Amino acid sequence: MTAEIISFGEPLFEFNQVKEYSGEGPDYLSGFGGDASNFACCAARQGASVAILTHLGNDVFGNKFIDLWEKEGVQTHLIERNAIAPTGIYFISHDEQGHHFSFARKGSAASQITPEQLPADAIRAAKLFHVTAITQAISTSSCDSVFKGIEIAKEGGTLTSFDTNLRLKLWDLNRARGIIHETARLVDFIMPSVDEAEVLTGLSDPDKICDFYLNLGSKNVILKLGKEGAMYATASERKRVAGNPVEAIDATGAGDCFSGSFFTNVVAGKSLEDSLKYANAAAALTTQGYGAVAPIPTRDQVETFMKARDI
Ligand SMILES: O=C(O)C(=O)C[C@H](O)[C@H](O)COP(=O)(O)O
Repeated sequence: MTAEIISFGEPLFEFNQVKEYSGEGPDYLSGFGGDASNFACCAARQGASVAILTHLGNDVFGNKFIDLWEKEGVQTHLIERNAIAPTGIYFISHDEQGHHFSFARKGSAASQITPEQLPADAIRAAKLFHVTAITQAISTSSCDSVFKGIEIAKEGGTLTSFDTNLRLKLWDLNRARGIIHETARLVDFIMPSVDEAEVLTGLSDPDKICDFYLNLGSKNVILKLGKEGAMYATASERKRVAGNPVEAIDATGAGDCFSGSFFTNVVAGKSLEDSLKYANAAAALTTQGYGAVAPIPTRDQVETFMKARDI
């Protein structure tokens, strides 16, 4: 089995608060999260050939993820089960400021992966190896595995993409900044949001942020500008693409939906600009329901939305 895209990281079984705590329940809706899994599910719904690379606990949540990925068409041959360590879980709460995450993932199966366990042949055979800063934050061996995976990918001519997903509940800012900057030197694509980039670089002007990462060594910078849309920058060109205003119900997973749909299109040979327009539309649509995975649109839904808005 071969996959064109490999998404490396930790799935998290999700409990999403859907009403105020009353003590009388039900307050939470169960679902699926974790950036690497969200990315893979999104890519599969857009038609990509994609595998998830992770370790799961030998528990009910791990089983549920296998069922999910099989249903979604995400390849599962790169998964290992850990007999002792559990699958991670997280809780989402909502308030006027947006959505907030509480994690229960310390010592999880995925956090115990080591560089020696990486499937080097599969990484070399893929077209794109996707990693995120959350995978670097969850443990030092997982962080080492991200760097090793990037090295293997580069040797094999596999493109590398890096979502800077900044979670300061998982690591402190100095360590995050050092490791994310170091990763930026190595990758073909870096994908921060403007808010994360501001915290990481101290810069707020989108063009200056793009210059910063290009100067570090990233070949392509894909900068998410929230409601303003997104932009891309390479050494020779840059362009902004407008956002698609919608009334959001839950923005959880919108960033992962953006990256999964963007890279599906890039791997299929679409231009950066067209890939960005598509990703913006998919990300807007995924905010229309609760949870990180359930509301991810299919390719047909994205294309219908784009046609209706003349995108
Ligand atoms: O992956 C993790 O560790 C998480 O934090 C869980 C979340 O499912 C996603 O990361 C959602 O991320 P956004 O797309 O930025 O809303």
